[in-house]
Amino acid sequence: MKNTISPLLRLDGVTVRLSAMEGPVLLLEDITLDLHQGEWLAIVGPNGSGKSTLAKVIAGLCPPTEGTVMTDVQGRESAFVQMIFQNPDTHLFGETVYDEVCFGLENRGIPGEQIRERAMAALREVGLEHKADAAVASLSGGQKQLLAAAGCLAVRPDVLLFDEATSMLDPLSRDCLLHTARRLQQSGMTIVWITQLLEELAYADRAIALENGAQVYEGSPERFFYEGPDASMCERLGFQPPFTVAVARGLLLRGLRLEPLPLTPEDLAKAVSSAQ
Ligand SMILES: Nc1ncnc2c1ncn2[C@@H]1O[C@H](COP(=O)(O)OP(=O)(O)OP(=O)(O)O)[C@@H](O)[C@H]1O
Repeated sequence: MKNTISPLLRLDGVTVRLSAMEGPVLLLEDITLDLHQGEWLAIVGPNGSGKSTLAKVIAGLCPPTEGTVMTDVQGRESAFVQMIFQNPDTHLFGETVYDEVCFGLENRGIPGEQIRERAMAALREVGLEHKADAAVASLSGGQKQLLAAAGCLAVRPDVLLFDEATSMLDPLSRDCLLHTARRLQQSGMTIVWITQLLEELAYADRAIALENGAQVYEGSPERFFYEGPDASMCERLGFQPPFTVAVARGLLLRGLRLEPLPLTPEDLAKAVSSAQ
């Protein structure tokens, strides 16, 4: 997404080093990155490439060893980022669905008279209003992730950051979480989406890729999958392209013109039906 206004968050030359038993470890190296209000930024990379560390830097949970993190949110020193993690069971504490959302609101000192309205509005946003009185333990994995998102939303963050939040979900629950995040983005929320499931890049305005702590790609998802004479960035990182992309690349090699370059089966069907 082309954006000329100043970014919500700017990382400039961010490096993170740790001293471990076996000596110093470089977790991130010289990352420069803007995050704009209302965009969907995807972060991809192999295991151990630094995605979660970058998430923590964005969320203000890991101060850089070198470089700076700046925000443009008026009157505040840092952007307010809420994170949804891989395993919902590690970060849900409430007895009921409603309690869970109230928990975060109470923790942030929201006045009692606003809590019910804000909690119910957040549950409505993720489609869990009808489950307000259900026990958290009775929810499916996908519903738990939606609940985690509601808890984050209720406290009105600047950014919602999903750190491999779909990796333990079945395809239906995954779609549901992705569609919810898309709806939130369409209403102005800024989304950071970390994933190893590359089909999910279809939702992103922009993607960055990490390898060994360094940023090796920044650009559109289409370019990530399709650019490069022999191998795309996706393949250079050792990932299998999504099935749709693999089929489309095969068709392109056979001389079919596909426009726009497809990221989803629906896009592929449309591109093929109008191809010459
Ligand atoms: N506390 C720590 N001490 C030592 N090394 C660490 C520590 N935390 C992370 N690392 C190392 O830093 C690197 C980046 O870790 P990080 O969790 O950010 O990667 P990731 O891309 O999120 O990985 P994954 O996809 O497996 O979740 C890894 O090699 C990891 O082993």
